[in-house]
Amino acid sequence: MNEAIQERSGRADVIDGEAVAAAVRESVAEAVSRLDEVGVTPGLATVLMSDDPASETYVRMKQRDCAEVGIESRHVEIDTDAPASELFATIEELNDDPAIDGILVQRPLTEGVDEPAALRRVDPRKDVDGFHPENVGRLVTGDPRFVPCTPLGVQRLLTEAGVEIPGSDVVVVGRSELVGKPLANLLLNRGDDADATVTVCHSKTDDLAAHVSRADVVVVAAGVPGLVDGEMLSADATVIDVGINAVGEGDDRKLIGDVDYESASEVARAITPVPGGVGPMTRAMLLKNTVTAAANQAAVDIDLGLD
Ligand SMILES: Nc1nc2c(c(=O)[nH]1)N[C@@H](CN(C=O)c1ccc(C(=O)N[C@@H](CCC(=O)O)C(=O)O)cc1)CN2
Repeated sequence: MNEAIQERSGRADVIDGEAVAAAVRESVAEAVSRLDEVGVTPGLATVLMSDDPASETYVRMKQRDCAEVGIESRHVEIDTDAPASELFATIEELNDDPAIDGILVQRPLTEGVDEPAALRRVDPRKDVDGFHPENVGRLVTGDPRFVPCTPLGVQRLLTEAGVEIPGSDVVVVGRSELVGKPLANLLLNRGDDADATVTVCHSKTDDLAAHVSRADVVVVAAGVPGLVDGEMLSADATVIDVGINAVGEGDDRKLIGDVDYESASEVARAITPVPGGVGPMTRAMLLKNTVTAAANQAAVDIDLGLD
């Protein structure tokens, strides 16, 4: 059995994001060793200007991942009361710092800070999140440099789950800059793990079920718990749930996705769980982008084995 697939849930195979992410981290660690042999140590800076507990958790997890694979990480925290100019100055310092290959500004930023303005200040060669307009443009025009980490993770999960992406009918539910739009472009582009026919649906789409029921692949990234359920899916569908919604309080608090897992797993061919699906892949792809950034900046011409 493919190691990306856990036990079945209902009818569906469960796509194990933790297992695939662990395999990505292993190949990143090997790439870091190869860079070490030529005197290059990749460095990632995380910048947090928010007191959102989930964002604090994600940044901590990213630092832990870096330590595991041998990437140097530096964390900069900016007071939520500070002026935006302090954030912008920090980004510019990191742009100029030769020890830093990748810069990640954790989203969302605290209310009132102009997020697009902050993301535009990141040097596009250090933009391991792929959010700078230059990198967005490169993805859209079929010449990607850094692709946002969640779409990259979704693409890898589909491949590991045995989905033949070329020729697939993919429905993406959600049109965010973070996931929906870059994922649609990534799968639409020409290439081995692309060449899909992509429909992007959103909150104003008429008859969402009609679109979803025709899809071979359904990716839900809408931030609406349970938006897609089993009744909407075809029996051959592969379902990727990008949603991470915290529900309940205290001991009852848990994370659920945008897909109604119970009913969807009775119908679909394969499905990702929440937690343990796309989230770990987002972090793993950040490591991969950071190592690529380090190799690019050091102009190292060796095979990193990262495809
Ligand atoms: N600058 C960025 N900001 C944000 C991004 C991003 O890619 N770049 N994505 C999301 C949040 N995110 C990364 O930062 C992220 C979300 C979830 C996980 C994750 O590992 N989730 C686990 C559960 C973790 C938990 O217990 O809370 C899982 O799903 O299994 C990692 C990263 C928004 N902001």
